Amino acid sequence: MRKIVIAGNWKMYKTGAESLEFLKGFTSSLTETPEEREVVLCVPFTSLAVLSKNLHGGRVRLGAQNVHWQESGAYTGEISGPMLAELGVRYVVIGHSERRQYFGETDETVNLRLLAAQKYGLIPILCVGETKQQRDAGETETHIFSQLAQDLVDVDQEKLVIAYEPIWAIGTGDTCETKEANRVIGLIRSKLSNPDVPIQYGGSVKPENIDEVMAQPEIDGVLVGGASLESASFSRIVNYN
Ligand SMILES: O=C(CO)COP(=O)(O)O
Repeated sequence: MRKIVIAGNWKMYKTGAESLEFLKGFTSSLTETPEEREVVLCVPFTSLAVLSKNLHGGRVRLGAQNVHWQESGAYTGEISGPMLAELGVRYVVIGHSERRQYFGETDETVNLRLLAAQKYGLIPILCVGETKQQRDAGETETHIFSQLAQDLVDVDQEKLVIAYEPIWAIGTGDTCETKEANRVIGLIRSKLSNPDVPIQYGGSVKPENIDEVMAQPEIDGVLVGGASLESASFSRIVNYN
């Protein structure tokens, strides 16, 4: 049985105080959430520190949005696996398209970060996906297969989540057709040595489309940006039908 992982990616939103405010509203809604659904909040580093002290062993798992491959060192602005593990962080988003686009993340550094995450007991959420230009040129599959081949070298597929995030569907309101997302995710699965790796869909997921997304047989969860910032909308998403 593949695990269901519903994760919010807060990106660079919310101060510590705002994160606590969110948590107040959100935790009460989790009482209805089926046990087998893993609920993760991937938040800014400062909010990790605040939330880790306030979860009190509840349902919410913490996730970071980046991790460096060294244990420590002169890497200004980076964060290491042991620093995250100390806060009880369980997941880490790696290779998000915004990191690849704005911060020079390459498949080589994505691979190093995946290996480091696993070394320190964190479960990586590896993001892959194509641009609009690649999709229009019929290069969706070759691009994603190339990302997977490079990113997953020596990675343990027993401790991994993958998120398929078509870049053109991120923050645009332009959701990928659910059947098409299901098809691409099936193709991703065909390239894995472990068919039980949970594969999420990400890109303009919201309360209005979550039921349809999760009804697709290949889709094992979602990685949610904008709609995870409000406790009411993220609650509706984790409690999908
Ligand atoms: O990038 C995303 C999650 O990582 C998706 O963002 P949106 O849900 O805001 O489109």
